[in-house]
Amino acid sequence: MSAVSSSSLCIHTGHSWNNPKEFGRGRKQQDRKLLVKCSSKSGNPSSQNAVRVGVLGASGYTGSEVLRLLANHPQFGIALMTADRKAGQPISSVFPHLSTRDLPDLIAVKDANFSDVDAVFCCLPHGTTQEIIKGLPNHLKIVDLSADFRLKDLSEYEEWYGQPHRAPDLQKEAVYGLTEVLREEIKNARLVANPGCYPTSVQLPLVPLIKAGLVEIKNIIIDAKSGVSGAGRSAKENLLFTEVTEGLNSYGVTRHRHVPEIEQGLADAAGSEVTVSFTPHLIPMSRGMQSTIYVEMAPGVRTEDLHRQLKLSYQEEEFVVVLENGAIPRTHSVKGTNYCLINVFPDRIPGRAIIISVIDNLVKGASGQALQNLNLIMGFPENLGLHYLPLFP
Ligand SMILES: NC(=O)C1=CN([C@@H]2O[C@H](COP(=O)(O)OP(=O)(O)OC[C@H]3O[C@@H](n4cnc5c(N)ncnc54)[C@H](OP(=O)(O)O)[C@@H]3O)[C@@H](O)[C@H]2O)C=CC1
Ligand SMILES: CC(=O)N[C@@H](CCC(=O)OP(=O)(O)O)C(=O)O
Repeated sequence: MSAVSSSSLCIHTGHSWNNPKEFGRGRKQQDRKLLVKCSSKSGNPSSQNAVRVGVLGASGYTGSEVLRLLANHPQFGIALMTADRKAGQPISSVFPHLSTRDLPDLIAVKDANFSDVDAVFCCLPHGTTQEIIKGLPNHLKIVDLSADFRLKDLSEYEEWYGQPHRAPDLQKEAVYGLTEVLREEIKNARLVANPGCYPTSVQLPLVPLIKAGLVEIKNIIIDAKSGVSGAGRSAKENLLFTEVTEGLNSYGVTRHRHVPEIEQGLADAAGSEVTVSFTPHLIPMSRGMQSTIYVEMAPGVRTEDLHRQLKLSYQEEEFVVVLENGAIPRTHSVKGTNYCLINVFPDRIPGRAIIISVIDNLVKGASGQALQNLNLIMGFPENLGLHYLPLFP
């Protein structure tokens, strides 16, 4: 690679964001070369692999979280960003916290030119997403954060989402993106269905325990709580400050749409049908999620065995941490990070255990796991751009 002058370095690496604004304005191959040179000069050894990324739904919570995470990614540059009502606006007017970064303006999906884009994060509402992904060109790698491609059984999709699936062929192609469980399949996927936040927090602790036959698949009770950002940024009456603050609201009782997604993942682990009791709650904090899971252990199994199995299953994993000595997983301990913290406790009822699992709904529950998955698809280390310590307190 040829040397690069310090002046071009200055122009193109003025921010730690690796992708100059011009990417969104149609400067194609030439910009890629400049990016390569600049990144190389700044000490990144493999930046010739720079990937151009589109963020669909960049004016929402998960979209803006993708933008935040990509600010520290040495290989992914932002080529375009879309919005719906906010199309046409600069990001600084939508998200002032991102105004220190040089990013393309928001455009409508219909105006986006994907010919020079390699991959997209699709951060759009479910239902809408399948129609939009159907219209995207085939060369794109897609990580979809919505629920549209998560359920393998189309009749189940119709039952829980109240409409027939409008892209069944794509649905067949999609790979479920629970990274620690389906890593090898994800590496070869073109379309990844990123898991929901509740299903991530529930499946990470339960899948290894069910696979090892340590917990009974009947009698699984999940009491889950989410910060309000889990519901997205659009205005809804039940999300008003006055409705949410100083209170706890259960919702979707007996019929939340994450039930079939959780049961699908646990059934794959068990090799037979699994039915769970699941109740989500909205809790007055902006981000964070806790699932408290009550299980019956298999005969002769002790809480220590569950703990040992989880330690073993996740010993090589960076982002799933099994705590020791009765330490309590807290949402503060994962805020702003891609970590899932888990611990297991003996229940006072003999034969039962209590598992606590926490994630940041916007990171491991959405945009962080999506980035982990796109890293895998693009052949980069899975943790690239995901080295954050929690914002504590
Ligand atoms: N929030 C969370 O914690 C999690 C969310 N998810 C899923 O990720 C997806 C995005 O969620 P989130 O970021 O919270 O949602 P938001 O409501 O915050 O953002 C939605 C985004 O989609 C755009 N949009 C809305 N309608 C359309 C449309 N018809 N055509 C094109 N773009 C549209 C919005 O643009 P505009 O702002 O201009 O209206 C906005 O950019 C959803 O499917 C959600 O269920 C998954 C895991 C966790
Ligand atoms: C607090 C809150 O409202 N949370 C959302 C789940 C967020 C999520 O994971 O949604 P998707 O399945 O659409 O990706 C809900 O309960 O519907």
